[in-house]
Amino acid sequence: MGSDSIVRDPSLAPDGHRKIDWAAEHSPVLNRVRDEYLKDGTFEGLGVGVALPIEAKTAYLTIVLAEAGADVSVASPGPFFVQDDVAAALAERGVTVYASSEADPLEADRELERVLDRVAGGRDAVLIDDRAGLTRLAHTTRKGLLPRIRGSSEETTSGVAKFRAMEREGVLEFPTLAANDARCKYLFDNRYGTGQSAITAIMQNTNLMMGGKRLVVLGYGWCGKGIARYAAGLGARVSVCEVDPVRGLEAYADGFDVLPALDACERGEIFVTATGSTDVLTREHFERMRDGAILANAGGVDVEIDVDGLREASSGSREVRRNVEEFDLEGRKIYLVGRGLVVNLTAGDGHPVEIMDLTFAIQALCAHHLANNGHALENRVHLLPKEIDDEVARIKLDAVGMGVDSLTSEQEEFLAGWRE
Ligand SMILES: NC(=O)c1ccc[n+]([C@@H]2O[C@H](COP(=O)([O-])OP(=O)(O)OC[C@H]3O[C@@H](n4cnc5c(N)ncnc54)[C@H](O)[C@@H]3O)[C@@H](O)[C@H]2O)c1
Ligand SMILES: N[C@@H](CCSC[C@H]1O[C@@H](n2cnc3c(=O)[nH]cnc32)[C@H](O)[C@@H]1O)C(=O)O
Repeated sequence: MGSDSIVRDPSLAPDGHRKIDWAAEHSPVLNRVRDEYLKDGTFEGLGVGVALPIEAKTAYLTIVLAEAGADVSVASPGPFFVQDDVAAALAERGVTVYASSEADPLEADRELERVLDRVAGGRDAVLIDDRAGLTRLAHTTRKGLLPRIRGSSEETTSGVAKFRAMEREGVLEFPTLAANDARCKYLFDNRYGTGQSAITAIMQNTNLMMGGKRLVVLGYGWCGKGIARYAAGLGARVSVCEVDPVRGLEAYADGFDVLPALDACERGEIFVTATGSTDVLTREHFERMRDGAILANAGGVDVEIDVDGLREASSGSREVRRNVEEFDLEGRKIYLVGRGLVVNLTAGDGHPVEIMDLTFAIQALCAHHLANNGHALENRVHLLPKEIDDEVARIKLDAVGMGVDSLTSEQEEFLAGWRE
């Protein structure tokens, strides 16, 4: 057992090992990155603190970092993102885990603090963060650990927004890499990953058909584009709601209806939020929805759907299927999938392995970059250098038997010049 791990039930480990082995086998990019870049001694004796959903792909990332010499400790941003069998298996593989699906959601910060204490108490550390949870605590309740932290790398769009807010306020005390903003992350994870896994979670948990359904996507960023595309591919009739007119126009050009959310409420049968913002679907929206409307959130914050408002507006609620709650609104039923938290993780198995293989190759290289260069970077939000992003894409293309050309020196000169 990873020393001082806290998991719900260690006897669940065998199932967790099988899931992790499957993820490892289908992660060619992370495996190449491990063999070619991570074993250069950078991680020897370094602490790596990780806040991510505890499932098999996350587990494999942490195992790879531990095998490269790091002392890795991991916790989940909340109990709804914990697979207990994976947590149990991980604890047997040399990673310290603080995670239980039965933990009190209000105590999630305590587990993140344990991670910080373990990795940065007495040695240098880097952080792999989710919605800036570890970083927020390092700047508040664990300030004493700040000098030990070489930097953090952020997984998701909403987290990067928090880091930029800290940078604007001038309070960031170590450098950050916006892993989410690497092209090998958001172009695949946010778009295809969320597209596939959010739609799959809705279909599996409701056991209803996608073909013919009127599905409304709120937010047409990278996640929204993926959701719209996968739903349309399955035959849904997709409408899009946006606040950015250019994104709205993009959705129109992609073949979707674009309309204000209140209007969309009257026609939609399934609603999926993916904005990263608050109060996107509220009581005034629920009041206009048809009987049987299905709601799910695929954004990285838990306030896109006003679940408290839905509860207050309804005369009662009950779980009608696993992960599906039915609300009674004066005879009309509204169904919420996955509690209004990020549906592909709370009511599904997260993104496909091949997607997280790319994302976690980026994260591993972000941690490696921070470990080597964190001291020299300003306390700002940085991008992973483009060459590293390109290298990850090259490795993936190679793994699927494909490849790209290189510019000739004449082409480079032509593109860089202005004289005819
Ligand atoms: N489910 C997942 O696994 C997953 C994966 C990646 C990112 N995310 C999260 O999903 C959210 C979106 O990420 P993204 O990368 O697509 O971000 P993005 O910035 O590319 O897109 C967000 C879009 O939402 C629009 N928007 C904002 N407020 C709106 C409102 N009230 N109504 C309609 N549209 C609105 C914005 O104009 C923007 O186009 C973030 O919270 C991110 O952290 C989730
Ligand atoms: N945990 C956050 C929400 C995360 S947003 C979603 C992020 O989860 C990541 N993600 C999606 N699927 C998986 C998975 O299967 N494993 C680990 N991370 C995932 C993805 O990269 C994305 O940026 C919360 O507190 O609400």
